[in-house]
Amino acid sequence: MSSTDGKRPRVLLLGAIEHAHSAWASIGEIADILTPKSTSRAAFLEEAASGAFDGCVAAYRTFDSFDVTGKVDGELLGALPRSLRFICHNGAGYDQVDVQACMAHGIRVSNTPTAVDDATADIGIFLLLGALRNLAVGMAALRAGKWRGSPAPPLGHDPQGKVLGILGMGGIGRNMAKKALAFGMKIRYYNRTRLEPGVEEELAAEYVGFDELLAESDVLSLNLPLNKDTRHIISRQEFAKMKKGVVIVNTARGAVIDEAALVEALDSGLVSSAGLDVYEQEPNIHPGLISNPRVLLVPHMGTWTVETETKMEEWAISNLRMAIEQGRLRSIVPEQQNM
Ligand SMILES: O=C(O)C(=O)CO
Repeated sequence: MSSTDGKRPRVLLLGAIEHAHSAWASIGEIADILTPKSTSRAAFLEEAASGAFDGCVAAYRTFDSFDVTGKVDGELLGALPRSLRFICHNGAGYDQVDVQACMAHGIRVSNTPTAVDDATADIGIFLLLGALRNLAVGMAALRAGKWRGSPAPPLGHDPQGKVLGILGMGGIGRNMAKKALAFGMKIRYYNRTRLEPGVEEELAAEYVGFDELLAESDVLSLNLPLNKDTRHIISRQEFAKMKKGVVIVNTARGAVIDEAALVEALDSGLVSSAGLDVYEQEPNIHPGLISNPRVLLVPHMGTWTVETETKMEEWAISNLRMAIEQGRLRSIVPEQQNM
């Protein structure tokens, strides 16, 4: 999408490039890069309305740019220039971007699928094992100078032979299944669409109904995107259908679980332990999770590795490059497949 008036195309950088510096430098060779001065949403809206970003055809955005711009919604899009045609999000989950509002403005959105799969599933397995083994209890006691603590943490459980229920069988869910198989777990899953028979066979994954998944899982792993249909997909009535002593693992988005309901289920002993990487109101965490030693907490570090963060940036930049040069995206979000 090179400019027709002979000027170089303009792109907007929302957030920072931390790793893929040479890929980003190559964008500088084909486009002028604009960066906002604002540090709050109100200031950003004003800056955009003043025409500071006029002519931009595409924006690259990071998860952390939310701290400045807030959600990419109708209000924000209304302030951005009408020339904007593409938003290239760095991340697999794109719940910070209102895709419907983007469609109403004729803007196409991309994310970074597959780049995150290994690292996110790795942290999922870490949380699964850590929660099964009550590691958070022992680790906190040790740091407090009390060795294993008194009383010692309850004995944990082995993953071998346990049922891992995977809710959401996209790239991360499938990766998690593959890794959990190596620990001898039995894989059940629920997903809007069933996997191809060959893939099911390869993962030894049994497709079950949603309620069956809740009722039969020893460990329930949340691996689905957050959207209006999945917000609080696990709440009080779903916890009530689970096995007593179930372990919950969430590396997806905090709000797929009703956090207050999770705290109640932990307090009542219905949920024996949980391993969490994501929270409803990041960076604020429900006090009932912080104070519960049976919850293994990680501060949204699912993709926090040099290799994966680099891969994600490179992927998002490749979308931006394609948007500038070809007027299309490498990985448009599923809702816009036909746009
Ligand atoms: O890719 C994502 O959506 C993430 O949350 C990265 O941790």
